[in-house]
Amino acid sequence: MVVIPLTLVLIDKPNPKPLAAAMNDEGFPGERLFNQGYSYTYNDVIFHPGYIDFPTDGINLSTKLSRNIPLSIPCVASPMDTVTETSMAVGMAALGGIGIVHYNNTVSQQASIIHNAKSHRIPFNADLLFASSNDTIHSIDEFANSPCIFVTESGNNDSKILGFVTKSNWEKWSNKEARISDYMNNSPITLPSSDNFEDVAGFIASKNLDFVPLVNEKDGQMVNLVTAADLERIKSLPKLGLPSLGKDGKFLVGAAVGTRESDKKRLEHLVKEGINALVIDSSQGNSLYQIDMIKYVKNTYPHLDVIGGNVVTMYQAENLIKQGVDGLRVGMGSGSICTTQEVCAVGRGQATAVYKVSSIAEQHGVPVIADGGISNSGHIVKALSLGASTVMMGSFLAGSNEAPGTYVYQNGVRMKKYRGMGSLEAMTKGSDARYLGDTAKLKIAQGVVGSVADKGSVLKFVPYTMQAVKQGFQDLGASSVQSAHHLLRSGELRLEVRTGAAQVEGGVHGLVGYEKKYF
Ligand SMILES: NC(=O)C1=CN([C@@H]2O[C@H](COP(=O)(O)OP(=O)(O)OC[C@H]3O[C@@H](n4cnc5c(N)ncnc54)[C@H](O)[C@@H]3O)[C@@H](O)[C@H]2O)C=CC1
Ligand SMILES: O=c1[nH]c(=O)c2[nH+]cn([C@@H]3O[C@H](COP(=O)(O)O)[C@@H](O)[C@H]3O)c2[nH]1
Ligand SMILES: [K+]
Repeated sequence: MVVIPLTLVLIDKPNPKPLAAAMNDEGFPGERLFNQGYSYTYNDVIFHPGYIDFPTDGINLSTKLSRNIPLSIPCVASPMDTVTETSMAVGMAALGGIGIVHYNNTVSQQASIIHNAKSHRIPFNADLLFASSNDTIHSIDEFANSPCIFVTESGNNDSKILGFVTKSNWEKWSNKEARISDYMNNSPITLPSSDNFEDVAGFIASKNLDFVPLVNEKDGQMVNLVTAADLERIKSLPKLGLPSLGKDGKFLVGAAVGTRESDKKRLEHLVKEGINALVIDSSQGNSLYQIDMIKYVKNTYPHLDVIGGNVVTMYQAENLIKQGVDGLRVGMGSGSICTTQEVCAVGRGQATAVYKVSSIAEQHGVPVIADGGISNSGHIVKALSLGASTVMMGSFLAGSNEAPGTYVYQNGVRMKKYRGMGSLEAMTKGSDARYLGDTAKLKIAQGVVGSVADKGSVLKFVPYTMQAVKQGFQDLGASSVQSAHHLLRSGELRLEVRTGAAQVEGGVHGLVGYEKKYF
């Protein structure tokens, strides 16, 4: 009989994995998670927390829009006609981000938006009212929200200020049929529009003024208005960080154009206005048309940073990188108003798209803009930690005071219109510019028209959002955007996919009712 020693039997049993190895195996590194054939959205994935050895104040969110455009916050306003015109471009640049002015307008309209934004040096853009001295003011309503109406030769802001009428001037004047020239005040004291906010505020306070118009020194045109009430309002907002300024000391402003022949002429005007970055706007950037346009821009304006897109795969990205793009815009069908995936069956989950494109872009030093699908600060943390350098936002910004359009009430809720640039409504408006008036072609919408709730000023909610992003970064153990990218590429950042139930658990649940307030 053979006797098997007990020790041998024990040795034959599988060894339990050492605890340290099991810990290193928790979750997946990005490389493994995103190579399984699934298209993941931001909501599908969740990060494991890392190690905190710095305070949130020690986190730096400064980044790059494109090779040569540094920003102090990773936020970009989308080139959409319900998102980015003068006020948004000014607000975003004042915050340290950037706005990309849309091109669903005439060349002169787009150029004038850029001209106005570039003439500002303070963080907001007041609504200015103009009249000529022969006009009559019939009702107090004509003042709208402005403290005064400015009087110019032409009645518009294309000529010099002759005087102004305040609400109280008008109220005191008994003959409401009188011409403005009968009771207007002489030209007000003005300041150059290149003055920064502190200088203007100091001037208003020292002279005890109600308001000061800011005038472009070059052409004498009125650009903005700062009132004593604005000074109080600004004091209640979070302190602004470093603004985005070009070498000329003006706000950084970007612009979008398409890939038609006419866009080359458009671009000439935009370059004259001093745009700092160009976005070549298309849902599918890997095209002959875009490649031709990139070549043209690189040859004609070698100092202008060109952002190509949109792309969602490494293959698409590589084609544009080869042409020398300075930035890549990533996202197809992920936007809140997008129907591209439904209509065309093409696109990619945004988390996968950002991860994949940034893994090739990073090797060439090309920053990635994660475009679309941002609806909370967690999505921003995810986009940046998956390799993006900035996020581009539409719906997140469209309900702000700075977005174009007026607020309306729907079922008691204050809202603003927000629409896709591929919606029928937007295409019809831009048909002359984008579709060359070709009414014979069958137009298929790839976007919808909707509305978003009032969010107040970007000057308030964007800084709060950045604070939330910093808290996310602290949890991950990332002290900067670069350090988040390092955690991702080294495999230290661990991710998992959330099941449907885990996503429900991760949100508010099981309550009869609640109010969601972030700050
Ligand atoms: N990110 C996304 O998922 C999406 C974004 N959008 C937005 O909607 C707007 C319109 O997007 P698209 O329809 O992709 O605009 P687009 O201008 O790139 O394309 C429209 C059509 O014109 C064609 N085209 C472009 N240049 C041409 C040229 N030089 N010669 C002949 N044909 C040419 C294109 O191949 C396409 O069939 C953009 O603002 C875009 O950002 C639309 C759909 C999806
Ligand atoms: O499929 C689409 N049809 C459209 O009509 C459309 N318009 C804009 N976009 C894209 O959506 C991004 C904004 O998305 P969010 O509202 O989610 O921020 C934008 O930045 C664009 O990339 C469109 N996509
Ligand atoms: K969508």
